[in-house]
Amino acid sequence: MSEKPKMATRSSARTKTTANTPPAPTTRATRAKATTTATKVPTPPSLPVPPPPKKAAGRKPLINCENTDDTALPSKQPSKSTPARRNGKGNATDAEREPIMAYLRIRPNANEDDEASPYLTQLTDTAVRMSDPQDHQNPSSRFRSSTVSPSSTYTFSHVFPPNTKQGDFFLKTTLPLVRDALEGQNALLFTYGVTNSGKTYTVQGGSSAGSAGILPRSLDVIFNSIEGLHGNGKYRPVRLYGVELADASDLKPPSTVPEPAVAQVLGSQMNNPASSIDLDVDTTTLKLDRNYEYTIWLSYAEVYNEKVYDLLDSVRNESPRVKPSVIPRSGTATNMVFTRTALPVKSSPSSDNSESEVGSKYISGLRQFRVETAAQAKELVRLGQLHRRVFGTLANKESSRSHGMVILKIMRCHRGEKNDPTAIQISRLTLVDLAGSERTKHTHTTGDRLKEAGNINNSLMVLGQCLQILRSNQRKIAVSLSQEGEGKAGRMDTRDVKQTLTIVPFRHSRLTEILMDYFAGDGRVVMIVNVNPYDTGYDENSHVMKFAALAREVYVNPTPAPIQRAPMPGPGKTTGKIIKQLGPMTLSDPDIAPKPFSRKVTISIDGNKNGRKASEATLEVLEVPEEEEDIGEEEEDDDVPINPLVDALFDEIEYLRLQLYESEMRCAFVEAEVRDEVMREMESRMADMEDMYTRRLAREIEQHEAKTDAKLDMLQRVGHYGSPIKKRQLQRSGKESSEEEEEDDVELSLVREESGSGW
Ligand SMILES: Nc1ncnc2c1ncn2[C@@H]1O[C@H](COP(=O)(O)OP(=O)(O)OP(=O)(O)O)[C@@H](O)[C@H]1O
Repeated sequence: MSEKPKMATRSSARTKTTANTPPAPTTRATRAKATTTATKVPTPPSLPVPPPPKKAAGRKPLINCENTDDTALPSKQPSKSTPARRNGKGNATDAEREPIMAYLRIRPNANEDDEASPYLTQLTDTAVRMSDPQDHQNPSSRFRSSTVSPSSTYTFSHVFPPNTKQGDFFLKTTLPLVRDALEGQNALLFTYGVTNSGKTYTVQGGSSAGSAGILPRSLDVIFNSIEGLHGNGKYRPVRLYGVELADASDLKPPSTVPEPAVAQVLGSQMNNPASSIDLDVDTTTLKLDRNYEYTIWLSYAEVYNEKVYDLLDSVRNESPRVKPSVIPRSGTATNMVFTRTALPVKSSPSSDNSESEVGSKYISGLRQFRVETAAQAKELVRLGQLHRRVFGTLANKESSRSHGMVILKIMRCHRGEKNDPTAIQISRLTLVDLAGSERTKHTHTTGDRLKEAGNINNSLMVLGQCLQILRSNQRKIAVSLSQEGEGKAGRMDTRDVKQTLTIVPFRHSRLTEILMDYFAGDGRVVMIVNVNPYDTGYDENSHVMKFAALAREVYVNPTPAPIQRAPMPGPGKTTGKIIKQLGPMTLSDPDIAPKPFSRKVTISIDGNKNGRKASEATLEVLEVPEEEEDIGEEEEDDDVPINPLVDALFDEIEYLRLQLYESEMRCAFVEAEVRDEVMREMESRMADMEDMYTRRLAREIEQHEAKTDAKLDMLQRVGHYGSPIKKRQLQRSGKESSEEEEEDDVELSLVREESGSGW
């Protein structure tokens, strides 16, 4: 077991922080902790860290090509059937590291009668080509407002065509992760794509038979596989890796009946979801070691506007005027106030996981329920979805603007050691349905909606930045290791290279803070890219594709989850204590207490259903920010004294970073608008010019025709005068000279016609 590296000082963190990253929503109270965390992050956990006494022992030459600086890195398919071996220090060896798997799923065309052709063509099982539809519609156009390349080829771990069945998709993408989780490995799966591309369909599924998504199927497989292997539930997981004694409340089955307030807001929508729960049961069963017992815990969280909420917490209607149980009669108006409290994200104490080298984070106060059947778990998920829909309805009727994550904790213990809490292994399977990745400009958002879209994009942008920095750090180390292996002169010591690594900005968004454990710690990561090629969002989908290409070059460490070896908390500490219940803020100083965010919407309830008149409800959502992280307990071991000047400078840095970020965002918007404006202007001028030339052409054609007619007239006349009979008559009459005069007249009239002016 490796010794935990000593915490870095604040100054070292400061020098490494990059300026071009978006600002962190950190507060004075959390900053000190965050900086110490950040210094630990850049050390890629998957690379062996040499123990101090044997200096050269940890520095091994690169034995495979996974980490080379070659951009065409081979896509290594991990062995899913065998759990990764450990190198004796809690880290996977270099050979065991693997890239993030990225799967592309192409959505079928919703409108089958629509003959629109998709702008994405599948080339092989792993490659697609995307061509800008603008270029197809107007191939001669030289003007493109977009900076995105008109045609590109992208490769994935696998491409799933539109007709892929949900069951097949699950088998190839998610089943290996479920197996990993049951064998003690952490696993993360997230869906990424623009709105309406099929992310929720992929995770949750549809309502028809056979359309269950990867989440209900994962639950089915887990419970099919642990049939007869259920643990006694004596212990429950706490924080990321800790365990504590369970109490009586954990044994009670959770209530999955939605509150009347939820029914009131959702109305008829309440009946739509989960109709497939009973219809669709995946019968796949994994063969497990029957010497182990398992208990499964489920949580459901939502990251919305950079705040984390518990979707399994009850939705509280705190309207003073209306009783929550009273459903308004048709045609009446009502007022409701929904309150929910954001949860803080805290650092996992090192005692929980002495092998972890990164400052892992967990959502403090997130409820977790012990589930014993797949149906029970699905009911809980359904409840969480209803809550998500309630707040989603209040926020945005069209699309889910939050990141939803279902966290399954699997506690595994050998039957022979089931009463030993230090022998329990906890692994996590996290399934994330990310919000749409489209940019604000295209969603015509303003005000609060803009802030919300900014936050969605901020967290996705930070996720992209984290992946980018992880990749570049991994490359730096790989290059150093390969030089070391070749014994090149003038090379940098690997430990010095580690000093130059860039801080990965996980703490710059709530989403990445929560997921950092998978990227920088351990666990297998799968990314599902959803794309709807019939949509007009070519640019957005190009960004999605680039993001996937980046993710595929990041290597993660699929090490088995550590076995909990921390001492159990003693009596009077946290043993048997109920996990913190949500409650209103109690910070006494109103100046430092975070301000609740409130927004009002008017929605129609039961609108025009069965001829009934719609009732209107004014709903106010009160989102109470989380309590600031209590630095007392965890900062006690941080021996860095807090200097007021340093603190003030940190404040200044935060402020400047915020300004920089805002101005960059503004610049990006202005640039996009200017591009659009220039293009529109150009197009309108081109249209004017086209119009002018068309008119001129028409006039010239007219003139030409007139001229030709005149010529023909003249020629006819000339022909008449020039006929042999006439000539003979003229000769006879001695009027030869007058004929010449006549021809001169014709020529003269032609010249007049040609000049078009007349005399
Ligand atoms: N593979 C598929 N087969 C059939 N229908 C699909 C498929 N993927 C998506 N759909 C349908 O497309 C619509 C939009 O899908 P979905 O809600 O999953 O998109 P989304 O990406 O989650 O959007 P948002 O970001 O707004 O939540 C839904 O009606 C869904 O049923």
